[in-house]
Amino acid sequence: MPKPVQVKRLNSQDIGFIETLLSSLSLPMADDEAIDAAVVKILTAVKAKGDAAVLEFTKQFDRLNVAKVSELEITRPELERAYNELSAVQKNALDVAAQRVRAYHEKQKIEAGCHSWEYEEADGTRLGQKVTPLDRVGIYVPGGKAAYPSSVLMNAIPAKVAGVAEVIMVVPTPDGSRNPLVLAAAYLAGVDRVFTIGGAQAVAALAYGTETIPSVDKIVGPGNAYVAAAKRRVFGTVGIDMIAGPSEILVLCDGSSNPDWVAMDLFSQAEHDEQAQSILLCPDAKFIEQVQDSINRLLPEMPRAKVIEASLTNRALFIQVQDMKQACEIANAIAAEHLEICTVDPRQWADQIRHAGAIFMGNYTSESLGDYCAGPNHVLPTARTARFSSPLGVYDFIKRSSMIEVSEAGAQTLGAIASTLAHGEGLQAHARAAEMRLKK
Ligand SMILES: NC(=O)c1ccc[n+]([C@@H]2O[C@H](COP(=O)([O-])OP(=O)(O)OC[C@H]3O[C@@H](n4cnc5c(N)ncnc54)[C@H](O)[C@@H]3O)[C@@H](O)[C@H]2O)c1
Ligand SMILES: N[C@H](CO)Cc1c[nH]c[nH+]1
Ligand SMILES: [Zn+2]
Repeated sequence: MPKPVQVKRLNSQDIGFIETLLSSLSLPMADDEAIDAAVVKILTAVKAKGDAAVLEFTKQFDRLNVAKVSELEITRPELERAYNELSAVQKNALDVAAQRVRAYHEKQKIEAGCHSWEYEEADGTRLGQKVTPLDRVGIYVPGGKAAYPSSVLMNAIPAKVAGVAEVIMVVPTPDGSRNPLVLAAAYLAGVDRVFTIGGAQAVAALAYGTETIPSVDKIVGPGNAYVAAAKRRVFGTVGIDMIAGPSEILVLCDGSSNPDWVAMDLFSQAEHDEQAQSILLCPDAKFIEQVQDSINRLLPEMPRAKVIEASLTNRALFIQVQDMKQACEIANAIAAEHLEICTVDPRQWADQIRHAGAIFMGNYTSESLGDYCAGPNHVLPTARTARFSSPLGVYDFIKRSSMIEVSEAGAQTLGAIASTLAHGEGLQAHARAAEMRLKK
């Protein structure tokens, strides 16, 4: 029986409220430093020793002891078998989720500027942008504390919609236990190769390559604090999508929702990780009290009560605000991964939100629908990075090249300008290259 949880309370009227809030949003510095130090050791070892280090860390952290990395690869026929062996209900759920995620990302490909374009000037000079998919990407699918077939779909489908030729998936399988839905999802999403490795060692293997695991051009996908720290460290050697760490939910309520629904939505992210963060912003003190009561009534029913209890005790916040307008301002400062607006007329408040990974509007839009099957991507920026980054999308799997074709007439006008500016910079070869093409 879990003990009652008392969620930490803040009031926007408290002296030093913003400072207290911001410090409650970040993980303790000491934790970050210890994790980063451990990750540096792992990255260095994998870079130097390749497969041997991957085997050693997989044994140490996932209790999976094999002689060769090739034994950690799951072949396409094995993935297909897992898909075929699913129950009809599971197969249908996975199929429908995959279709919806694909449809959303196909739409994104059209709407989000993921295509090449070109225009021609009056003198015949042509300028444009060529869009090319990445050749090979690595997708990290978390697997330490829970299995995430939905994350397989969310990572692999946009990559394939973008046209990535080769998708290499890594997923830890603690104690060697393989989740059939994860394998089936990899089959359905068209993943090319799967290795059962995780943590910083998987990120290192994808970034540097080993004897068995090919290096990739970019690594995407969420993970725990070790995975996030490793991605930050290998950025530059490979591209990364974002830092998507422990899950977060921010619920904005005007007091008109069902407190049990709100409590369960807070649990839904808390159950991911002891470091996940759930926050409620509400102007109604009575409603906050009701949610607190719902939490303690519902918690004992939850199979993952221990993780939820730790997450709520360590990281959850109930913030009483003056009014909904102030709630929106505070929500912008928090820049949460998931923002639920559980109010009457949620769109009036959504209009005031600038920073959030995903915005869920109305009492029927539980965040968990977005996690599985609404269609938009569930890999979202965490730890306030929604101030400057976006959900994982098709645009993460393409890159752009500028296209320039100057006509003979265009070379006369541009040549004169370039020559003047190049002389101004003291770069004579640049100037001469432009001048040589000028008609005498
Ligand atoms: N943002 C998103 O889209 C999204 C989606 C799903 C899950 N998540 C988050 O992903 C995370 C998944 O975490 P997880 O732990 O279940 O799986 P994970 O796969 O991210 O991490 C497991 C790995 O962590 C490494 N590890 C664990 N303890 C270690 C230690 N002491 N030293 C070095 N390495 C260690 C191990 O190598 C292990 O294989 C959760 O925080 C969850 O909230 C985020
Ligand atoms: N909420 C997670 C993203 O933070 C995604 C997920 C997958 N499965 C369940 N939830
Ligand atoms: Zn979730």
